[in-house]
Amino acid sequence: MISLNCITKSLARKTIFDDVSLTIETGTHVAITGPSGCGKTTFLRLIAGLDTPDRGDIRIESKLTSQSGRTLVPPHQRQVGFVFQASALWPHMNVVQNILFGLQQLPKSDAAEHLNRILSETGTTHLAKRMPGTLSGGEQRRVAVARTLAPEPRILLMDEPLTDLDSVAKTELAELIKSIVQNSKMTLIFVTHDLKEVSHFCDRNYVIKGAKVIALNG
Ligand SMILES: Nc1ncnc2c1ncn2[C@@H]1O[C@H](COP(=O)(O)OP(=O)(O)OP(=O)(O)O)[C@@H](O)[C@H]1O
Repeated sequence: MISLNCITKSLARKTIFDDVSLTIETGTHVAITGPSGCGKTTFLRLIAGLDTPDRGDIRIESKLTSQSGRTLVPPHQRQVGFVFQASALWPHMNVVQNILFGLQQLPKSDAAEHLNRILSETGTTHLAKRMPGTLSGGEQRRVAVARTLAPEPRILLMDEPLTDLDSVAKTELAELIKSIVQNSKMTLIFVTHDLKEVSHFCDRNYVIKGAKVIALNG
C-alpha cells in the first residue's frame, strides 16, 4: 500500500498539493489526470522520492519513505520504476546495454535471465543490438518500458508514456502495458491527459484539481 498523509507541496510559490491524503492499495492500477501544470508529474516524483513533501508523509508498505522535507528512503531503494514521457534511453548504449544498466546489482547470470525474459515479454528481442537513435518513437518507448520493468519494481510510475505516438504505436504500447500489469502484482500509477486510453487497464481514476487529488466515479 502507498499512503500519502496530509501532503502539502509548493513549487515556485504555487501550491501544488494542499493537505492531500490518499491510499493506493497494493496491486491496483490508478490513472491520474488533470490539466497541464496541475501537478501530475510532481505527484509521481513525490512517490518516487525524486521530490519531498513540504509537510506530511509518504509510506510505502507501511515504511516511512518521506516526511516533511526529508527523504528517508532514497529513490533507488523504493523498488519504484519510472517511465517518463520522453523515453530517456542512454543514446550511446544499445538496447541490451540500456536494459542491463538497471540490473548492475544482480549477478551476471541473473541479469542475463532478467534481460532475456523482459526482451521477450516486451517484444523487443529483435531490437537488442540497435542503438536508441535508430529506433522509432514507439520502439524507443517499448525499450524504455522494458528497461524500467527489468529490475521488477513493485510500483510502476508512468508519466504519459503514450503521448506523441501515432495511433498504431499508441495502441500497441497500451496493449503491452495492459498485458504486463494484468499479469503482475505491481501497483501502477499512470498519468494521462486522456482517461479513455487507460480505461481498459486502470481500476481507479483521480483528477488533480484545486491542489487536491479527487477520486472520479466509475
Ligand atoms: N522544479 C520546479 N521548480 C519550480 N516550479 C516547478 C518545478 N517543477 C514543476 N514546477 C511547476 O509546478 C507545477 C506542476 O508541475 P507538474 O510538472 O507536476 O505538472 P503536470 O500536471 O505534470 O503538467 P503537464 O501535464 O504539463 O506535464 C507547474 O506549474 C510547474 O511549472
